Amino acid sequence: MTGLLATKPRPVDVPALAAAALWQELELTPKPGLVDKRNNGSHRDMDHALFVRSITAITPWFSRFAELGHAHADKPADEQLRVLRLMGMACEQAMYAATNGINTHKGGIFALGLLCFAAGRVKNVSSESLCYEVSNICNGLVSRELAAHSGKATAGERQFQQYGLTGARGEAESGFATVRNVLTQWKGNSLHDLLLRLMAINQDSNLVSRGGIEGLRYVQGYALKLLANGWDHDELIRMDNMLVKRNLSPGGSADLLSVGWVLSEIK
Ligand SMILES: CC(C)(COP(=O)(O)OP(=O)(O)OC[C@H]1O[C@@H](n2cnc3c(N)ncnc32)[C@H](O[C@H]2O[C@H](COP(=O)(O)OP(=O)(O)OP(=O)(O)O)[C@@H](O)[C@H]2O)[C@@H]1O)[C@@H](O)C(=O)NCCC(=O)NCCS
Ligand SMILES: Nc1ncnc2[nH]cnc12
Repeated sequence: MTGLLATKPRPVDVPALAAAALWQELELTPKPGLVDKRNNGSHRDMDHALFVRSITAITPWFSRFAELGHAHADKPADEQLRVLRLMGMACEQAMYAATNGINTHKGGIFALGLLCFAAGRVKNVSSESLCYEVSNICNGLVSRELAAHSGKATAGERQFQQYGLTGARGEAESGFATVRNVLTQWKGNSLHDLLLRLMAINQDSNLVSRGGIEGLRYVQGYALKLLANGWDHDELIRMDNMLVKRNLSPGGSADLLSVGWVLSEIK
């Protein structure tokens, strides 16, 4: 016997993990303020069926992001966002076509698209190498797009001017620092626990655009209280009712839940 054949580790399929993460996020129930199997959260224009159509439309793009990243792997990271953005906006259009113009996953496409593109560029895929590559790709994004914003401002751009919040752009430019911070505490036991930990610290632009800075602080405080005192299914239902009453939806944290799960699966 010449000894065991050296088995090369199978390459990590980040596009498949990204799609699985979106399905897992949607199915997680209950999810305070968010669309799940139980209700539509704080959304009059979105339901579970719409999210199914959205994820189905987005999924084929994840491998395209990775292929694009691989095709440009020899070029400097901080010159790639303009290349990726064109495909990202095409993916957004596919989402809008599937959802009759409703924004279900704009932030999810941005974050997971960056991870898939980065996976095509790096030699060895790890959660560290992907996050580092994403921060290199997004280098200067906040100052370029938020500090010097021009034209019609999105929620994210308005909030930077008002509160200095950097939203999805800042999270990506930091290499998903909020997610990495939470993952150091997370025991990998429960997606509800991961979501609450994200809601407790994420500066979610959705909450601010819906409920002002008070809305953000309300949700952060509520999540912190559950984490400190313990929670169960009924507590999550109560939190869902309170957020729906206030029209609050932590959509950004829902996206970061998907990012966090992908990174935890890669290790
Ligand atoms: C860079 C973009 C994200 C620009 O978009 P924008 O200027 O809008 O940036 P933000 O406002 O910061 O965030 C956009 C979405 O990102 C999610 N998000 C929010 N806060 C955070 C955060 N702190 N960290 C990470 N992600 C965050 C959130 O997305 C989710 O919520 C949306 C659904 O909720 P809803 O309340 O319904 O949202 P609305 O429809 O806006 O409200 P209503 O009208 O219903 O009341 C959904 O998008 C979820 O994903 C924020 O909404 C980027 O979009 C961009 O420039 N894209 C172009 C393509 C591109 O660059 N692609 C590159 C990679 S492929
Ligand atoms: N399940 C969900 N409900 C509402 N907004 C979201 N954004 C991402 N996932 C979401």
